[in-house]
Amino acid sequence: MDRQAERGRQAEQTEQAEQSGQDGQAEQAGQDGQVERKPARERAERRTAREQVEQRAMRRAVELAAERLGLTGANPTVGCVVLDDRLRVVGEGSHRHDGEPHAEVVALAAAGTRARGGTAVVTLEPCAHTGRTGPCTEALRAAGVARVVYAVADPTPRAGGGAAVLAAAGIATEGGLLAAEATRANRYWLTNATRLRPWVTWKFGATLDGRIAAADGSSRWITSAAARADAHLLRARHGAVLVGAGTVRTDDPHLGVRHGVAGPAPVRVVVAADPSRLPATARVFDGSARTLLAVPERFARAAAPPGAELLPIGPPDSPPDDPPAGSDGGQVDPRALLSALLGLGIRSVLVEGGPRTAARLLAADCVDEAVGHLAPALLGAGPALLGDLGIATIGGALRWEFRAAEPVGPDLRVSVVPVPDLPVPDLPVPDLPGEGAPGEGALVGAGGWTA
Ligand SMILES: NC(=O)C1=CN([C@@H]2O[C@H](COP(=O)(O)OP(=O)(O)OC[C@H]3O[C@@H](n4cnc5c(N)ncnc54)[C@H](OP(=O)(O)O)[C@@H]3O)[C@@H](O)[C@H]2O)C=CC1
Ligand SMILES: Nc1c(N[C@@H]2O[C@H](COP(=O)(O)O)[C@@H](O)[C@H]2O)[nH]c(=O)[nH]c1=O
Repeated sequence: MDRQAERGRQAEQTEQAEQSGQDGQAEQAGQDGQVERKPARERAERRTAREQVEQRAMRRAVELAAERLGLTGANPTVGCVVLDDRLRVVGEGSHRHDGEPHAEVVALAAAGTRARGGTAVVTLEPCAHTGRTGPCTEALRAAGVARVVYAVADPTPRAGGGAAVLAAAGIATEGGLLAAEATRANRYWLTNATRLRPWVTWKFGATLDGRIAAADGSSRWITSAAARADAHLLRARHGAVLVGAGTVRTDDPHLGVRHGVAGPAPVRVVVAADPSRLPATARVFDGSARTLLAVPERFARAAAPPGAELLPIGPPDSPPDDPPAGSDGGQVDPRALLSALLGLGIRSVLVEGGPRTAARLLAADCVDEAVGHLAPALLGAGPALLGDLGIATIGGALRWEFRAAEPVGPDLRVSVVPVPDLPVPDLPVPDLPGEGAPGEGALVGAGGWTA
């Protein structure tokens, strides 16, 4: 579906709905000979002013959601701003963690009675189900909200369909405002729901000539303290930090959150083709955080080093005790690994190398974003930041898109995403305005998802 055309259609329908309400009044008054129809220009100006306020409110709601990325447990990151009937901001809030009130409920509580007749602007279609908390559609109705503007349709069968429920309750409902921004703010949960795996960020620190260590293996430090603090912030916002056995052997990393960054310690995941080649004294096995040692299925009965749990990974969709011959080949299948991690409640993974581990994940199309800290340093020799992807000719290059590039201390932080990026959930298909009932102009969302 053409998103822009669809949005135009929704705006047109909203206008029709407004017109039918206002003009109805004007015509009634006109019969008494007192009021004339409002000029079209005035209506258009009011609509534009309202759109601008709603867009500003949605930007704020996206900001509120993004602040909680990686911190909401099993739940999505959602932000909400409530406007009163004169479009003034009277409440805002975000969802903090699963089990706690949803963003709409937080923002409505802040707004109190000022929400009556107002607009709720929210980054995700309000839920219509009772989980650990009640349905947001009911909270919005009870607060007397007249209009709901949301960014992204909820793709989950359990909680989706809220827009239709709101519309049935006579609340004008519109979806799709700043959908790309809201999708990004909620990227972990949307990836979990639609790709059935954790969101994966690959992070590296490299010299300008793309080396991640010197020829003698030394690599502390390529990047500045500012860039390393940024890397620790990334760690604190991911459920797990993943490295290959080679990095454990060469660098003996700790993989905890330090550098003055506050936040939960991520699970440490080490991928190894043969666990016996890892030193039991490695710092990742120090017990300071949960450590999973992901190994091929045939090592399922091997002894894990103290401080680590073995995570045997079979080939995808095959019984663990009966892998098809040759399919595990001493390798850990990246998709099966990610699916196992999601099964353990890990919703996002920060891959911190090294080059061979990153290459395997990339080759399996399992990386959603790369964040590189590039130091203005040159080595001329030493391992390259990425291992072999099996690409022999320039036409085969993986061509991604820069999302951002900004200085971090003396270094440059680049963020790159595959093309296409995580798709924005499709705009809901609105019902045509009905007849007679209040709220008949409501735009109803069924909530779809395009790949
Ligand atoms: N500057 C930076 O940002 C970083 C730099 N580095 C540097 O990288 C270098 C290490 O590179 P490299 O050895 O490639 O490191 P890796 O961490 O990629 O280790 C590769 C090893 O990990 C295991 N492994 C990875 N994926 C799989 C899989 N899917 N299935 C089975 N086993 C898997 C294998 O272990 P096995 O050995 O058991 O076969 C493989 O040999 C070091 O010099 C280090 O300093 C590393 C990380 C970040
Ligand atoms: N050398 C290098 C990085 N190396 C990465 O950091 C890991 C060390 O983590 P820790 O032991 O917790 O400090 C190391 O194994 C590798 O994954 N990172 C960077 O941001 N910049 C750098 O210059």
